[in-house]
Amino acid sequence: MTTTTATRVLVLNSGSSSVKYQLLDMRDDSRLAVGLVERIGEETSRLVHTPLNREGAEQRERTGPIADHEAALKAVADELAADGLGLDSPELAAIGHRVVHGGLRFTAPTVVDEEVLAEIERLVPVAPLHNPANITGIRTARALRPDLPQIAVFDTAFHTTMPESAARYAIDTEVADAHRIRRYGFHGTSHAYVSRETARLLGKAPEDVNVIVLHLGNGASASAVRGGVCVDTSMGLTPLEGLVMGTRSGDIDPAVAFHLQRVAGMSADDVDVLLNKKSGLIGLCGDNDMREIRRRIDEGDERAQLAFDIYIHRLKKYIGAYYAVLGRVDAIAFTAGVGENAAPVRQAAVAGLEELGLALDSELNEVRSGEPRIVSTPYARVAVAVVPTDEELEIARQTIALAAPNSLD
Ligand SMILES: Nc1ncnc2c1ncn2[C@@H]1O[C@H](COP(=O)(O)OP(=O)(O)O)[C@@H](O)[C@H]1O
Ligand SMILES: CC(=O)OP(=O)(O)O
Ligand SMILES: [Mg+2]
Repeated sequence: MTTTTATRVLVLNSGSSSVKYQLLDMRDDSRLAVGLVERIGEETSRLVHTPLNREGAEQRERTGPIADHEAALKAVADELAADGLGLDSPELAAIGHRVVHGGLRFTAPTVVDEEVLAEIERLVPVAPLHNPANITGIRTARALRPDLPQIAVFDTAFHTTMPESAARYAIDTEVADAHRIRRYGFHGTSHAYVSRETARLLGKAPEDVNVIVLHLGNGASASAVRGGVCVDTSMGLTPLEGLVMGTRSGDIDPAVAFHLQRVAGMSADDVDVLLNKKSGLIGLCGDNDMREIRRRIDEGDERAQLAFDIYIHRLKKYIGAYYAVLGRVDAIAFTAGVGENAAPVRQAAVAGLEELGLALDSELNEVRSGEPRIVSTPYARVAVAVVPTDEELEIARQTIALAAPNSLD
C-alpha cells in the first residue's frame, strides 16, 4: 500500500465581487491551477480557469450568471475536478483563506472553528465589502471538505507591529478603546511578501533594509517597513483611509461625512456608499481602471487628467511622509495591478524627488515583465523596484506551516 503525503494547498482570495484562487504544491511552490471568478452576482459573471498540471492544458472560460460566492466556489471545485484536481484529493493538506479584517485578536494565521468564524463575523461592520465574502468562502470550503484544516490568513496581521504612535487616532482614548477604534491596516500579506522580495532583489536580508511599499490595485495602500517590520500604513480602521483608490476616497476631512448628513440630507449608509463605491478615480472621472484613464488622457481628456493628478499627488504625499517616518529609505517598491503595470504612475509618483535620492531610468521603467526588477538609475541612492505581489503564494506558505508543518520534511 502506498501512502500519499498531503502537500497541496488550495488558496481562496474572496473579494467583494470576485474570487481569485490557486492550487499549489508546497514541495516546490509550483502551481497546479490558477483562476478567477469575477462579477459575482451579475448576469455577466466570468470564470477563467487555467490548469497547469499537465503539458498543453488550456485555459477555460465560462460566462453567465453566478449568483453568489457559494455558487462561485462550487463552480471552482467543478473546474478543479475536471482536471483531476478535485477537492476530494488525498493530496490536499489544507485550504487557506484571505481574511481582510482580523481586528485586535488575530495577529497570525489561525485555524478556523465556529468561534473564530463568529469573531470574523463580528468584524463585518469594519470590513463590509470583504469579510462577508471571506466568511462565505470558508463555510463553503468547509462544507466541501469538512475534514481539512481551514486556515485564515489576515490582511491586518502584518501591521500589528505598528507602534501606538502610528496606530492610534488622536481621539478620546476611552471612546477609542471602548470601540476598538485604531488604525489596523490592510493588504498586509502583500506588504509582507513584497517587502521581503524587495530585500532579496537588493541582495540583502529583510532586517537590513527599509522599504516603502506601494500596493496599488483597485484598493490601494502604502506601508513603511523598517527592517522587515511594519511601522506605519495608510489604511485605517477600515480599508477606506489613505491613498486615492479605484472607487474609495482615501483620506478626507471627517467633517465631510457629517456635513453631507446635516446639509445634504444623506444617511450614514448613503455616505458610506459614496465614499467606498462612488469616490476615488471613479468618482472623479467615471472610470476606475487605470488603463482606461491613461487612454483618455492620451486623447486629451481633462477630467481623466485631473483624476490622475489627484491620485499622484496623494501618492507623493505618502512617499514623503514615510520617508520621514523611516529616516533612511533603501527602496520604494511598486506592486499590484496599477503598481506593476502602469509605468506612467511610477514615473509621475517619483518625478521631482531627485533630492530624496530617487531617479527612474525611463527605459527600464517602460519594460513590461512579470519579474521583480529595479527601474531606478544605478547612481540613485534609493532603489525604485517593481515587485509583483503574490498574496496567494504567501497565504499558501503560511497555511502549510500551520496546518501541516511536517509534511514537507
Ligand atoms: N496594464 C495595466 N495598466 C494600468 N493599470 C492596470 C493594468 N492592468 C491592471 N491595471 C489596474 O489594476 C487594477 C486591478 O489591480 P489588482 O491588484 O488586480 O486589484 P484587486 O486585487 O483590488 O482586484 C485595475 O483596476 C487597473 O486599474
Ligand atoms: C483591503 C482591500 O482594500 O482589499 P482589496 O484591494 O482586495 O479591495
Ligand atoms: Mg487585491
